Amino acid sequence: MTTTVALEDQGRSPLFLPSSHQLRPAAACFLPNGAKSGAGDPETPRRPPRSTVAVLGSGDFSKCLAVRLLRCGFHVVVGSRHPEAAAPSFPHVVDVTHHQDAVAKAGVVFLAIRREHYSVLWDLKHLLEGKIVVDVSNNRRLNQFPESNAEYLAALLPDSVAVKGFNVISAWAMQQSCPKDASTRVFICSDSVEARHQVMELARRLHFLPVDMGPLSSSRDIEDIPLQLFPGWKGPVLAAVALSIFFFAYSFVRDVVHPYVKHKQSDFYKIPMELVNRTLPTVAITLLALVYLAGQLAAAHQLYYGTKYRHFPHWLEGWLQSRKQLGLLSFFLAAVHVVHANVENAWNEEEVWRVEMYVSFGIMSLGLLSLLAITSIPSVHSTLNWREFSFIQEDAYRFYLPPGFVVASALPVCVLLGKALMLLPCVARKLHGIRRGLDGGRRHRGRRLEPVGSAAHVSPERVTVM
Ligand SMILES: NC(=O)C1=CN([C@@H]2O[C@H](COP(=O)(O)OP(=O)(O)OC[C@H]3O[C@@H](n4cnc5c(N)ncnc54)[C@H](OP(=O)(O)O)[C@@H]3O)[C@@H](O)[C@H]2O)C=CC1
Ligand SMILES: [Fe+3]
Repeated sequence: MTTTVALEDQGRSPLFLPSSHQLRPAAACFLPNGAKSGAGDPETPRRPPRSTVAVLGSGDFSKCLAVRLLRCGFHVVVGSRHPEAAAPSFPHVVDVTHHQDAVAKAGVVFLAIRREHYSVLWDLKHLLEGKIVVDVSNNRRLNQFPESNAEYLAALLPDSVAVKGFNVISAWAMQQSCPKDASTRVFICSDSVEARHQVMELARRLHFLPVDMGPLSSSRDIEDIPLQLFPGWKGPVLAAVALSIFFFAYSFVRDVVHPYVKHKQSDFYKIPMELVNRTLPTVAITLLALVYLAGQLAAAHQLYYGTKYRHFPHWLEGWLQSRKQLGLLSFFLAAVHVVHANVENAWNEEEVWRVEMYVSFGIMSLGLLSLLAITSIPSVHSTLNWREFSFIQEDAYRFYLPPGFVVASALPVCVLLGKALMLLPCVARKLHGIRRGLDGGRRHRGRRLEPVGSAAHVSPERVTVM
């Protein structure tokens, strides 16, 4: 027995779908708007038939989906409880009618109603037999129901073919004619391979990027996607916060608490600018180091076990996968540091050279970091081949970082050496004084030896009143 499905415009080229869910290949159902079907057949009309898609519900999602379907060459029929009231919200070419009528006219039915209202489908059960029913619903929170909405739908309509998909697309993104990157991916799953492929083909025609997620049991994961808040960012953000707290506390103790305790010097005014500005680049460079450290650990792991086919430990796998987020956080903190550094007056008469060199290297580092950040944007990434991407992400830092590191570490070493050289005469004088004191002590045994610099050693004429 076969069920006649009106997946065509007003009775043209009917599509027969067997009720045993043996669905036709996608190409047969969704002809591109300009494609010719049955070329050479004199009976075939010049203009190819438009596929009819039904959307149940007349809410936001339904309106946006209907507009999108129309733009992409589909004929849309909307099923509503109150078609007269709903019709003005849709373009006039959209057929707004009752549920039964809408379902009867199409082979693919989108359910743009909430799960709580799926009970209306009971009356449509016989009409939906053998048809593809696309569940686009989302929940308000994780694990709201024991089974996924799509699995609930499949149990409700055992004679229809339930497909999960499009739930990750917001109504707003749906009505955009040219959605960008992240908002173009739709995850699709169904127990029927043919139905899955049909809906994937439909998604392609709507200018989305379908991702095949396999059987309907994946629907729970798909329904969880819109409820997750930056799942890949949790670890990197925690790392950044922990590092910030650590470096801030260190600077606070060193530059504020210590001078206060030791000299009763109140440097609390340094907290908002100086301490923050000292913390930001330290955290940024540490995060960047963490990005590359993960790769080095992975290489060490492979060398140790002599194979690249052994799984990395769980923690390293997670670390490797959060490198992009760590890098972007590093870039963000470095950029904030630059703004902060501009506000702060960095001019220091005595250390002009050192400061100028630091600023110069800082600018170059930020430039390189910007390059890394920009190339990690998916749209930019996709324009590069693997060689180009790895050149910018890995090789560039190999060329830049070693000399940069040498100069950056050489500078403080030079400064320290310079200070040490300046201190040398002072130290020599002190040593000389100690030796004289010791000698004097030896010569005048019996008299108490006073430490160098004590009142006994300072001649009265050298004492000045400050
Ligand atoms: N809005 C969004 O951005 C997105 C929504 N979704 C999903 O799409 C579905 C629809 O969302 P949205 O359009 O925002 O929801 P709305 O609440 O705006 O609309 C739902 C529609 O369901 C119908 N309805 C309401 N109550 C009942 C009832 N008791 N029985 C039968 N039908 C009823 C109404 O249509 P009528 O009165 O014509 O019958 C109503 O317009 C939901 O499952 C949602 O999770 C998924 C991704 C994004
Ligand atoms: Fe700096």
